[in-house]
Amino acid sequence: MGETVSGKQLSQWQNWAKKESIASKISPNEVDWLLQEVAELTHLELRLETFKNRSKIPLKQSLSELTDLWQQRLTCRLPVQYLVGVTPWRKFKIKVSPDVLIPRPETEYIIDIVLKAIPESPLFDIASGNWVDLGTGSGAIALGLADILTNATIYAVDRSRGALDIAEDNAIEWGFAERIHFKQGFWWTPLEFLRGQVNGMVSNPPYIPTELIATLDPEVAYHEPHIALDGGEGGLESIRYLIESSPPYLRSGGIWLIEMMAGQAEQVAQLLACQGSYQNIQIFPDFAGIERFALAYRR
Ligand SMILES: C[S@@+](CC[C@H](N)C(=O)[O-])C[C@H]1O[C@@H](n2cnc3c(N)ncnc32)[C@H](O)[C@@H]1O
Repeated sequence: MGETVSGKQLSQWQNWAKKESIASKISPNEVDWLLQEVAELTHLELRLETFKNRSKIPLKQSLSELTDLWQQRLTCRLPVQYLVGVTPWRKFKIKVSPDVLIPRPETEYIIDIVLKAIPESPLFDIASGNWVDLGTGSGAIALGLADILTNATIYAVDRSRGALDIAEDNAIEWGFAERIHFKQGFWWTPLEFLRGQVNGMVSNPPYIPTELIATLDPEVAYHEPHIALDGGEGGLESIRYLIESSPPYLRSGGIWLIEMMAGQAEQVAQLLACQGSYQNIQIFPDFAGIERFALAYRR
C-alpha cells in the first residue's frame, strides 16, 4: 500500500537504509535504486538529496513496507532486482522475479556481436527469417534480437513455465508480442517445425559447474534459479548439447552464438571444431577483456 511522506522522512529512511547496507557490505547505491522505483525520484535527485525540502512525496509502498523489504535484502541477501521487480538491460526495463535469472550487463554485448556477425554470413537474408533464443529466461536476449532484427521472427524457448510467463510479459510491455513466439521445452525440442530454417541461434545457457554453485555470492546461490545456473559437472553440459543439437536446425551460413564462463573458451572452440558442422569459429571478449562469447557459422 502506498503512502505520502515528507522529503525529510524519506531522507531519514534513505540514510538509515544506506548505513545498514554499508554495515552488511552491500552497496548503498542499491537503496537509491529501490527508491527510484518506489518514489519515482531520479538518480540525481536521490544522490543530491534535492527532494529533502519537498513537503509531499508519494510512495508506491509505505515506509514500513520498505523497511521490511530492506531487511530481506540485508538478512536474506535477496537481490535488489527481485525486490524492485525490474532491472535495466540495454534500452529496456525488464521485469524480473525469482523465476528468472537477472539479466547481466555482460550479456548485453551478445546483441552487438549479432550485429557484427551478420555481414560475415554468406546468407543475404540472414537478418530476417527465423531467429531463436534458447533458454530465454526473462526474455532479455529475445527482446534484444527483436529490437535489432526488425524483419525477423524470434522463437524464445525455456524449460521453465515461470520464466516464460515473465518473458511474455516483457514482450508485451515492449511491443514485441507479435514477433516473439514463446515455447516451453527442452532446448530445440519444441522447434521441430523449424528444422533447416533457422538463420540464427543465440543462447546464454547455464554454464556454471555444479560443484561451484555453492561457492557463489549468496544472492546468486540462494535466490537465482539453479536451472539457470547449473551447467552440470564441469559446466559444459548445456553448451555441449547446443553444439551437437543445433546443426540440423540452422541454414547453411546460419549463426550459432553463445555466452560462456571465463576459462571455457578454448574447450568450446575445440568442441565446435570437432563437431564438424561449423566454420569461421570466433571467440569474443566481454568489456573486461575476458573471453565470454563463442560464435560459429553452420557450414
Ligand atoms: C543463464 S539463464 C539465461 C537467461 C536469459 N537468456 C539471460 O541471458 O538473462 C539460462 C536459461 O536457460 C533455461 N534452461 C535451462 N535448461 C534448459 C533446457 N534444457 N531447455 C530450455 N531452457 C533451459 C533456464 O530456465 C534459464 O532461463
